[in-house]
Amino acid sequence: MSKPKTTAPGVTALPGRGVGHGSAGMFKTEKAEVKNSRKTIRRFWDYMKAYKIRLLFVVFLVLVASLQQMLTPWLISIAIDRYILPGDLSGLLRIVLIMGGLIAIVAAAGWLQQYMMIRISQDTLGTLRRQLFSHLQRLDLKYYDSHTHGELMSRFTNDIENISNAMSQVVTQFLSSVIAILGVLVMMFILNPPLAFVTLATVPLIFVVTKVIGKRTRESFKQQQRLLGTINGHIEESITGTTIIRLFRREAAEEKTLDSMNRELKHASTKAQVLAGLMGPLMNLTNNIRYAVVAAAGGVFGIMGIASVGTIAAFLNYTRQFGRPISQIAQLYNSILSALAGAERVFEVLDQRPEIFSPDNGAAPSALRGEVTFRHVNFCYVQGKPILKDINLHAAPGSNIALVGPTGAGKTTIINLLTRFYDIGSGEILIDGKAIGEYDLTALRRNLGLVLQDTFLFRGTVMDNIRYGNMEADDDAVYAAARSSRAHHFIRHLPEAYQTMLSEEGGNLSQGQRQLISIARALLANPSILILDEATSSVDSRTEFLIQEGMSELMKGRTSFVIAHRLSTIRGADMILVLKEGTIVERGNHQELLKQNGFYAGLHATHFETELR
Ligand SMILES: Nc1ncnc2c1ncn2[C@@H]1O[C@H](COP(=O)(O)OP(=O)(O)OP(=O)(O)O)[C@@H](O)[C@H]1O
Repeated sequence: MSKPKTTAPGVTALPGRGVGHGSAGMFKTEKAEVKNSRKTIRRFWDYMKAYKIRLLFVVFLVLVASLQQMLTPWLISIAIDRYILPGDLSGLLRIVLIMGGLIAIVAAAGWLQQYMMIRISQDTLGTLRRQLFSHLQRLDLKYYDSHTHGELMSRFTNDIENISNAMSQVVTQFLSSVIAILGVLVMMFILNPPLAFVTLATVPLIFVVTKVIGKRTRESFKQQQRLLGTINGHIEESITGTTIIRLFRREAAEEKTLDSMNRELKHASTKAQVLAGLMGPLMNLTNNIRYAVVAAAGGVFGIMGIASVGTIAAFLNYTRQFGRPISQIAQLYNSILSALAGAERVFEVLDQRPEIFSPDNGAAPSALRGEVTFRHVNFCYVQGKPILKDINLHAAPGSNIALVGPTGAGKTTIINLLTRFYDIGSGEILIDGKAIGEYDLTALRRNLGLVLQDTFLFRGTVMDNIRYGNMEADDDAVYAAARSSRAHHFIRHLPEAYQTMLSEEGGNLSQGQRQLISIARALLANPSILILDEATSSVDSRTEFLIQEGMSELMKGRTSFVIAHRLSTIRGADMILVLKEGTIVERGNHQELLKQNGFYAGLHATHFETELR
């Protein structure tokens, strides 16, 4: 039951694993990765720009907080050379007080910068989440066909969370590290340029380590996020399809699938974490090497008289401090990488352009007459696999069209085109003489009512669910719609009548009851054109009778397309369109079609045999 998992577009293959990756290919991939990362960062900056002033203040606070790191070793060198060695106790006390004051200021600035950064990151992510949500609501159904719900959900959860974690720590820590490195360098050059050069000479070592480990880590993190999305998709599918899984006793098979996905994820995550974990110890190693080099050079310079004891002590301190922010940046690098991977996956969704949208100044009539024409309509879901072939039909306003045909014949697809859930490949669909593409999409859908056999109800009261058809309707209008649709009776007997809370997707109602509610909802919406999908599953005969009555009420005076399964509906239709493998093979009313003694007559004999008896 799992959908084929497609690789998310825009995700680059792992270097070396793609076809034909030579070293030149790898180099290109790496360059493209860096370019991509830069683009992602620039794009993310567009979101943060709105908080420029607050960010500037954070930078100022980080600067203040970095003061201690820059000034303390210098103050210590003054304390040693000017006060401790000459024995000036009051001078020493003064300098200790200054250092104490510095510590207090730094603590306050540190807290404030963190608080502000959390707020900025929450605001930014709120905007991003909002944008992602509204974009997903506009994306074509085609997009949903190739992505599982869980995979899409993981953009809201894992990916946004990764960005959030990074933003709340990375910005301040990265800034303070950069400032600390620059500050320490400036202080070193002021104090003793030759020793400063010695310290600087050890820096390339860090770059080599970061580059080698970082490249591999970035790939592993991306792979981890991708697998997380797939696993979420599988879990979501298993939760939604739990009844079917149990019925077909597929629990063990589903667990096996999860196990194999889990193994893959474990492998990718372990690789990512181990690589990320390597960074810390390797950084420590380079720091210790630098410390030893500076200590040795300092000793030699001391003997040569180029550096005082205080200066050497300050340098050893600075060297330690120099290493800390560099290690910190290396550690942050991992958070930055997973945040970048997350942001890329979010942007990838945002970059999907809907192909179906409202035209500028589209027609927006408040009501339609309901004349529907299909002219030579062709359509395919997947390129090269035609589903509908040369469909022609005409429905006069107020007429009742029944669509019949074997499963997979294309009945639902006709409905999908009329609602513009998908756009036609060629031909035209006209409503009241105008191509559907010329209508404002909202206006078009406002005039279309849909009652499907798999009714979707939202979490909320029965009242809310019916009102979903027309948010402006008052309570009396809701009651009236429920009465006409024959739903009123059963609703009255619910524990809290119209105020009864429906659990997710109306799980606490029977299928028949859910359908009655959706008929009431469609009635309240008062559409000109109706699309009904009769339930194939049997409901009890009383509910079925009510549904029939409700639907008849709903169809009065409206053009209706019914995917019909019941003989009574088919008999009552003005025109029956018989579909077979994407083409209309016969058309006419029930009697005419029976007389033709063709496909319909055969279908009728086998399909409605039991009903006819
Ligand atoms: N989203 C989709 N992507 C790709 N192919 C699809 C999609 N939806 C339907 N199809 C294919 O289009 C064909 C027509 O499907 P459609 O749902 O229109 O049939 P139907 O007549 O409504 O069948 P049923 O009576 O079983 O609901 C089928 O072969 C189906 O596999």
